[in-house]
Amino acid sequence: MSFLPLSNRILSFSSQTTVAIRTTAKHAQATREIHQSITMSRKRRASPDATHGRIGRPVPVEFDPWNRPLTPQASNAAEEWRRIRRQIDNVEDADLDSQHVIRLLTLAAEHRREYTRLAAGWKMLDHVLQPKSRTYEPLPLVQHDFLPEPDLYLDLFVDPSRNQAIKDCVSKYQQLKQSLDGFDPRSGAQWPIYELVEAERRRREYNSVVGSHVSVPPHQVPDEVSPQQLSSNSQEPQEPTPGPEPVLEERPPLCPEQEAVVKLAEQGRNIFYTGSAGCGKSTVLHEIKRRLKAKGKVVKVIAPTGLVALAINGSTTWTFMGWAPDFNKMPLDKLCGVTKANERVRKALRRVHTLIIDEISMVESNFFERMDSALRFVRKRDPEEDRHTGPDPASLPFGGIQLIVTGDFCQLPPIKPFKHCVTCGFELSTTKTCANRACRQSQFRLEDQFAFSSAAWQKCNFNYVHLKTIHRQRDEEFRALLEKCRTGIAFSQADIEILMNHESSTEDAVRLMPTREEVYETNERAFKKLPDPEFSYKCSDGRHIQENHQYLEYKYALEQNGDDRNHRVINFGDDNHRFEKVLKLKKDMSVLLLVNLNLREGLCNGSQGIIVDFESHSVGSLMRTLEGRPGLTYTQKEAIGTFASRNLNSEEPRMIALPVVRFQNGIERTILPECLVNEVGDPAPYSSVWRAQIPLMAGYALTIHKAQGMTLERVVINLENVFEDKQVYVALSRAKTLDGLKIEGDKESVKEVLERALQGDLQVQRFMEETQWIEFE
Ligand SMILES: Nc1ncnc2c1ncn2[C@@H]1O[C@H](COP(=O)(O)OP(=O)(O)OP(=O)(O)O)[C@@H](O)[C@H]1O
Repeated sequence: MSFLPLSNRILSFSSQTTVAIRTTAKHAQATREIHQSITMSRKRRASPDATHGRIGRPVPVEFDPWNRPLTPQASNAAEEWRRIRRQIDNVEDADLDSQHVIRLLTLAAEHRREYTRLAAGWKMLDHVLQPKSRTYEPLPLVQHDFLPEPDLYLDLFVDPSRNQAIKDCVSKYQQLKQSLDGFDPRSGAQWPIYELVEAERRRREYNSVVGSHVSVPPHQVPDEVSPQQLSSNSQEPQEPTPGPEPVLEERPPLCPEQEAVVKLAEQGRNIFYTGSAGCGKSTVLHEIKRRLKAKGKVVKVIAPTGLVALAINGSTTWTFMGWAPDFNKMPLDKLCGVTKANERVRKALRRVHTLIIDEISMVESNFFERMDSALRFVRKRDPEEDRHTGPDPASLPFGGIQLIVTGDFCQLPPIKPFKHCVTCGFELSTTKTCANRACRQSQFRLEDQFAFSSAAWQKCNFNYVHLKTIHRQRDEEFRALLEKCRTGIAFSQADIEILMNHESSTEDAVRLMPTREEVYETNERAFKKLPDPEFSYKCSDGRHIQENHQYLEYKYALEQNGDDRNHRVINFGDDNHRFEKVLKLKKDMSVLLLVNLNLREGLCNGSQGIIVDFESHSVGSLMRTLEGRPGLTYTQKEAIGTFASRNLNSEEPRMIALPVVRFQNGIERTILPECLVNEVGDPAPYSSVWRAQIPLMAGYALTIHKAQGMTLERVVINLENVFEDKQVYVALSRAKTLDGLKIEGDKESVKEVLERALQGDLQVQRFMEETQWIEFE
C-alpha cells in the first residue's frame, strides 16, 4: 500500500484495497453513473475487440453528475490525482476533466482488475462542491449491491477556507495518534472524519476506563466537531421554532436491593440474581456493566438468543465462545482445543474480567458445562503470557472470570435441550441416551436441562439474590396471581375467573400471540383497513469494522434488502433487530414505542399509542435538534442524517414526515428517528454495527418472544396456540395491571392451557426452595 499526498489530505491507494469516493454529489445520479461506467468497462473487457487491461480508455459519460464545473481547488486536486495515477500506472490518456474523478477511479480499479471489488460509498461531508447547500445534511451511503464495503475513502477537500474545521480536526487527530502510538497514516486516511472523531472519543473513554499509561493532553484531543462547524458558513436561515424534543434513552434509579446486587458485583463476587418478571433484572444488568467498565474491567454481556443479545447490547453465548452450532457435535476435548486454537477467540476469552449471562433459563446445562471446561482450558496459565501469581485459572470455575448470571428459571427454558452428549458430542436419541459405547455419559434427563443442574454451576460458589420488589406491576392481586403462575402454585377456580372475566379496558391493546405468522397477519390486516396514505421508512444500517475484526466483515455484511437495489441492510439474524428494516406507518395506526423516551412521563420500551398526525420537519432542523441530544455519538447522528435523507417526503426543501403519537397516558410526542448501536468483535476498540429507524412498530400484535422484556399498558393475550408452557407466564407478566389485560379465546381451552402451564418444573421449584438467598436489610 502506498500513501500519497493529495490536496490537504493523505490518501492511500492500493490494488489490494477497495476504493470508495467520499465527496459530495447528487448521489443518486452519480451512483448510476459509476454503475454504468463499470458495466460498460466490463462489457468492453468481455468483447474480443476490447483493449484488454488498457488504461485510460475514455468511458462515455452522458451527464455530469454534479451538474457544475469543478471549483479551481477541485480541478487542482483532480490534476494532482491524475499525475499520481500516471506515475503509478503509466496511464496514457486518463482524460481527467470535469467529467471527474469517478471515471478515473473506475479506470484505476479496472486496471488493477479490481472492479469487482470496487466500492463506491457516497458520503456527503456537506458543502464540498455544493456551494448552495448550507446545512449539514448527509446523503445516504449508497453502495452497489455487487460491491463490498469500501476500505478506502478518497476525500476531496476542495475548499480549504470552508473546510477549516475538518482540516483542524484531521490534523489534531493525526497529532494525537502520533503521540499515542506512532503515526500510521492509514488509520487516519481511511476513516471518514466522523469516525475519526468518534474513534478518538472512544479511545479517550477506553483509556480512562482501563487506566492506560497514555495520557492525552486535553488540548490535543479533538472535541466533537458539530455538523454546523463542518458547514461553518451555513447560511440557511435558522428556523425560529425549535425542532421536536430529543429522544433520550433513560434508566430508573436503582432501589436498595438492586443497588445491593451492584455492590456485590463491584466486590468481584460471582452472583446469580433472579426475580419475577419486572423486578428490574435487566436494569441491574446495565448498571453492573456500566460500573464495572468504569472501574476498568473488561465486561462481556452475553445471552443465549440473538434477540436478547441485541437488546442488551451483548453477543450470543455462541459468538462469545467462537462456536458454531456444529461444534455441538465435537467431543469436549476437541472443542476445547478448537476454541483455544482460534487466536482471536483465545485472546478475547483470556482478556475478560467479568462475564454477565442474561436469560440463563434458556442456557442448557450441557452448554454451561462446556463453556466452563473450554474457558478453563483456554485461560490456563501460560508462563509466556501471564506474569501474575495466584491459582492457575484452569483450576477455577470459568477460568477465574467473575461470573454474573441472571434471568428467571420460571420463564422460557432452553430451546430443544440435549440434542448432543456433553462429553462426546454424539447426537442423543429421542430418549436422550448417548449411543456412543465409548462414552461414559449415558443418559440425560429433561429435568436436568437448566444450567443450575450442571456440575460447573455448583463450583461457581454464587452469591444468590432474589429480587423481591416488582416494579412493573403495582396491583397486589395481580402480582399474587403472577407469582402463582411463576412458581407453579395451582390457580383456584376464583383465580381463573379473575384472570378470564375481570373488567378490563383493552381497546387499542396489543395482541400477544405465540407465532410469527399470526402476528404478521394480524398487523397486516389492521394496517390495510386504515384509509389514510402510507408513509414508509427505510432503515439506515451501518457498520464500522476495525482492522483486526475482519471476521466480522461477512457476518455483518450490508446486503440488498429484497428487490430494492438502493437499500442495503445488515442481517441481524432472523429479523432479530428491534427496529424494522422498512417501517410502514399510517395515521390512526396503533403503535408500540421501542425505546425508553422519557421514563418520568411513562414513555418507555413497550408504550402504546396511536399515530394522530404526521409533521413535516426539515432535515436541517432535525439535525440541529440532534445536536442537543446528550450522549448521541457522531456515528448515530450521521446514521440518523442518512436515514432522514433516505426518507424525504419532499426534495426541495428537504423535508421528512415524522409521526406524532398520542400515547395511552395522553402524552403526545413527535417521534424522531433513533439509532441503536451494538458493539461487536474483540478485542477493544470494538467494531460497531448500527441501525437508524423511527423507534416504532405496529402495535396490533407481537410475538410473546419479542415481547419478552417489555412492559405493556394494555394487552390482549391469545394463548390457544402456545407451544411452550412458560410462554403463559411471560405473556401475562408483560401487563402492568389486570385492568390492562384481557385473555382471549375459548374459555375451556384457555383454562386448560393455564392449568398445564402451572404444572411448572419441579426441578425449578426445588432449586428455588433449596437455594440460600442473601437477605438484605
Ligand atoms: N428501581 C426501579 N424503579 C422504577 N422502575 C424500575 C426500577 N427497576 C426497573 N424498573 C422498571 O420496571 C420495568 C421492568 O424492568 P426490567 O425490564 O429491568 O425487569 P426484568 O426483571 O428484566 O423484566 P423481565 O424479566 O420481564 O425481562 C421497566 O419498565 C423498568 O424501567
